[in-house]
Amino acid sequence: MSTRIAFLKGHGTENDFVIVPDPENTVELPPAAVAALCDRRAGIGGDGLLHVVRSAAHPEARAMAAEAEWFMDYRNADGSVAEMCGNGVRVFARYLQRAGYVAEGDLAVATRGGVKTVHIAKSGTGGDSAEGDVTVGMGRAVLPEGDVEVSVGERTWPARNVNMGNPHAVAFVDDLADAGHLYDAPPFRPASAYPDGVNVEFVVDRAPRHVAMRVHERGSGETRSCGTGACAVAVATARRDGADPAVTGVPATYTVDVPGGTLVITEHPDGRIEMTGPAVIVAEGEIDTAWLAAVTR
Ligand SMILES: N[C@@H](CCC[C@H](N)C(=O)O)C(=O)O
Repeated sequence: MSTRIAFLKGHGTENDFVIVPDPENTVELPPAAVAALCDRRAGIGGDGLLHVVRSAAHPEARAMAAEAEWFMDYRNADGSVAEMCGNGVRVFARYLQRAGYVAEGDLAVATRGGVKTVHIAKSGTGGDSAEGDVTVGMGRAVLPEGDVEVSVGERTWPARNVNMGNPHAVAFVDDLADAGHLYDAPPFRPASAYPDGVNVEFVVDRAPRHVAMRVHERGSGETRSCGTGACAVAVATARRDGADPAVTGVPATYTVDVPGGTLVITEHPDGRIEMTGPAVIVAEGEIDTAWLAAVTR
């Protein structure tokens, strides 16, 4: 007999996600099921999947339950897990708001990258797909020492290694088109810099404190936005510009254009990084479990 699992679809600057609400963690989502759901032709389609679970009900989040009621069990489109997703956590918060679990204002969300603070701005229009921005406290960036290079085809660029809970390589290029089609994950060197793979950002300047980027995401391919990637880009650009808030004592705010929109990133003198951008729910429906069982068999 076929039963149904509720899902929603949402995006943040066109980084799009299948959302599976499962407060008590009863839905089995092996990697093949996630990949089938994220498939853009044979499934629902998404850059990743947001499994919405109460922290107390998930073994990876139980220790965070006192701080954050909800756990973002984030999966990439290929079914792999990731520590953190900056666009995803905004969309996750928007779902909680729409479902009536939280109101506008502040909440905490548990992720594999630790507890993140989220602020849902008052919506301009209200309603189910609540417009308005969501701000996330993304934690602090770690910048491992050592030279890194990334390549696309015959071209190679030096890159900055930035860890936002998940790994990033940020390369400044002359033109975003230089990165070509980005069908495949850009090779990087040395292998030891990213033992678990990497998200690669290509960046150009637009104006002072205003950049544009493209990204190839680990586990998802080229996407139209990456929130952790935009933070990594803002930090790498600030260091390149000699604007380290820890040194200057002044917050550094960067506008980061991505193919799917714009994110605003502020790094504070104590290292805290805040990211603000939209989060939209666009649809909801039901997954046929007979189909899911068949495609994951
Ligand atoms: N799109 C996300 C990042 C998702 C995880 C990433 N692909 C990884 O494997 O680290 C974002 O908005 O941050």
